[in-house]
Amino acid sequence: MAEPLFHRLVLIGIGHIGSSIARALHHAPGTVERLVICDASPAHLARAKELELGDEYVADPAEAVAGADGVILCTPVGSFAAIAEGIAPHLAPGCVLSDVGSTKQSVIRDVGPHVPEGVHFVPAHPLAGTEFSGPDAGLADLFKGRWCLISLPEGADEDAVEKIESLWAALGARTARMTAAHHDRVIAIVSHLPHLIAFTICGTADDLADETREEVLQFAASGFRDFTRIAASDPVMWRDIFINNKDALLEMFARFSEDAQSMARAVRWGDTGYIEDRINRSRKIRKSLIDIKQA
Ligand SMILES: NC(=O)C1=CN([C@@H]2O[C@H](COP(=O)(O)OP(=O)(O)OC[C@H]3O[C@@H](n4cnc5c(N)ncnc54)[C@H](O)[C@@H]3O)[C@@H](O)[C@H]2O)C=CC1
Ligand SMILES: O=C(O)C(=O)Cc1ccc(O)cc1
Repeated sequence: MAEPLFHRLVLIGIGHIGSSIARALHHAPGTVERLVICDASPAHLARAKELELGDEYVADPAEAVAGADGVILCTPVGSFAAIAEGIAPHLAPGCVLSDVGSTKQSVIRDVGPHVPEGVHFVPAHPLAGTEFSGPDAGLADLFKGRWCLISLPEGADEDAVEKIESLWAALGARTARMTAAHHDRVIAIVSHLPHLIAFTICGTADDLADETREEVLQFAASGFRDFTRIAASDPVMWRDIFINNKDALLEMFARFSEDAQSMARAVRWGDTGYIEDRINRSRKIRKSLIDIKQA
């Protein structure tokens, strides 16, 4: 039997993404010898145990990481600095420390300074998920055919990077390497801005006069309904993402606002050519996503 990629892999945070990794690992036997689950919420830890997601359940992160050769942070990005500081003295030399956070410059900024000599830091971000959270929301096939982006800090250890790439391949994902700055700009437009717009449009609808609001709910079987799915996402997770990708998100928002103003102007002046052209471009993007099976 081939050597496992990790002898003792610790998932800190057993919510939607952590529990999806655990479930996917059950379908990739031999990848990890011993899966250790750690979570600050006693209820989530107990639920993970009930679901038999791992081999060990440990509340204290320092205790969980002792003797581990792999640790993945699967908590909201705003919690990373404190977790990294707490576990740093307990990480064994040679351990690979990774994460699944949706922002990458902030993760390198917050975790990087705590990484001890001899521990290899490999930040990663799987581009897969849903609006659900918690250990019950995990899906074994969540990462199948999806991308996982790897954003390397300076001086990253090539063997450690390849280990994380192999782990994601075992979970069914394709990997690509990208600088953290580029990652944050790309993800700001494809993920963070759409969520900002969804949260905003739901708020705007909710602010309408009472009788209109009722009609919004009653007749939502149109475009609005699609926005409400991503708008149902976890507030702490998204608060942390917005704050930790502030610059790229605000840049993309400024561009979006300008374009939305142009569209509104075209509507005001009856510029049908502009309106049709914008919609045709959008349809092409949708078709391309379907063609490359990322819709
Ligand atoms: N939800 C999604 O679709 C995706 C999320 N991500 C990233 O994955 C990470 C986790 O997101 P989800 O799994 O969706 O969140 P979640 O809310 O489902 O799970 C987070 C888990 O972390 C635990 N936790 C929170 N603070 C903690 C701490 N200080 N110490 C230990 N445990 C703690 C919570 O109790 C919870 O079980 C985030 O950084 C997010 O940006 C990445 C890709 C997709
Ligand atoms: O539910 C959806 O459509 C998502 O967009 C899930 C998601 C959320 C955060 C990420 O960093 C990546 C994917």
